[in-house]
Amino acid sequence: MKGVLLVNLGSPESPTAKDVKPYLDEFLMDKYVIDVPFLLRALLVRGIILQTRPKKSAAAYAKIWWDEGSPLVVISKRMHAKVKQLVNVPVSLAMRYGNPSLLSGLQELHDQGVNEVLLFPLYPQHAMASTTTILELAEEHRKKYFPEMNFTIVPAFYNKPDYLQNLADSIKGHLKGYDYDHLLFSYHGIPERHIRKTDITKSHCKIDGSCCNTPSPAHEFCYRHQCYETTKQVVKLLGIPEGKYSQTFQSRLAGDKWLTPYTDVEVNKMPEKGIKKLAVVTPAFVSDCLETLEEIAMEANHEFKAHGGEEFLAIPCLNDSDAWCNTVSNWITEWVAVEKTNA
Ligand SMILES: C=CC1=C(C)c2cc3[nH]c(cc4nc(cc5[nH]c(cc1n2)c(C)c5CCC(=O)O)C(CCC(=O)O)=C4C)c(C)c3C=C
Ligand SMILES: [Fe+2]
Ligand SMILES: [Fe+2]
Repeated sequence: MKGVLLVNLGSPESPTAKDVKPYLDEFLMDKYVIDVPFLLRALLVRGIILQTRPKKSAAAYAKIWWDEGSPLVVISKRMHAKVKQLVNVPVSLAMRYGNPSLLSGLQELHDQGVNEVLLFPLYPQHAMASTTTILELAEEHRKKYFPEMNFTIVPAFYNKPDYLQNLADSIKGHLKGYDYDHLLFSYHGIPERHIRKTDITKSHCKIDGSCCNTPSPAHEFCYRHQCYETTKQVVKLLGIPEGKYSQTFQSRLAGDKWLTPYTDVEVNKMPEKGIKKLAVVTPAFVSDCLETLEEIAMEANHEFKAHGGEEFLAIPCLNDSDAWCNTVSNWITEWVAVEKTNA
């Protein structure tokens, strides 16, 4: 029997340092997120980062927290509830970190007799820190607890026409009546090293001006290429002229060189370039979360205005919009049909 596991990133249990600390420990001790040898990672994370960050992060989470809980988890649950109504196979929801856990999601499907699982990471672009870690942990659980299960993976959907159309339609709707000077596409950043590690050709990704535009098998797993492609296709659908949009990367941690240009640096420079009315969209996330609601809608908004900007619009993620839930349900239904044909 077939079933689906939708997987998102996850959040702490509450916006307190006490709950943020174990969440960040699980997140940052993941070898696909901070990809250095265990002892160095433990020293970095437990010896340095966790000494101060939980308090700072908890304060940021407190600013965006809803009565029902973390926006990311609440939105994922709403989306899950809608998708469940639209398809005729069991659908469970899990988080890579925190709850509901990946193990509980697989267990829920197993308890309903599911042995053919469509694993659906809710990330448009592939990255080892987001997608690979889900697939590896799911496989670990499968081997240990559910050896009779088979997985089919939903690949990164950064260039799928219906996803792009949903994104373009959503942006268009939010921009209606907002006579913006510039539209910024801000993606979650990753260390440049992650791009080199996921280059299956081991030679293509130079992280320069041209590699991401030159066709290569590396692009199947190149986060940077996939971000550029999402931007390019959405801009095409919306007919936005060159110069009226740009792309940046946000949310870096100190230490490594992360993908550039950095969102905060670029946003702060915009007012002096004549950009007074800014709109920002965050297509690395399908659900609003700390990174969109606090870092962009609050922090970037504040900094933009402090540097002379006048109006700032943070465009919401696709969240549990009917259009996006329909797209997800259609992909699931297509998979169920293909499986039936092959059976
Ligand atoms: C080395 C550190 C990090 C990498 C690499 C990274 C990649 C990455 N993250 C997301 C999605 C999300 N990240 C979120 C929060 C968040 N990310 C990091 C660090 C890395 N992310 C930290 C430390 C945090 C926690 C908050 C903080 O202390 O600043 C979130 C929000 C979660 C929420 O509860 O709202 C998301 C979503 C992707 C897609 C990605 C790789 C592309
Ligand atoms: Fe992150
Ligand atoms: Fe590239």
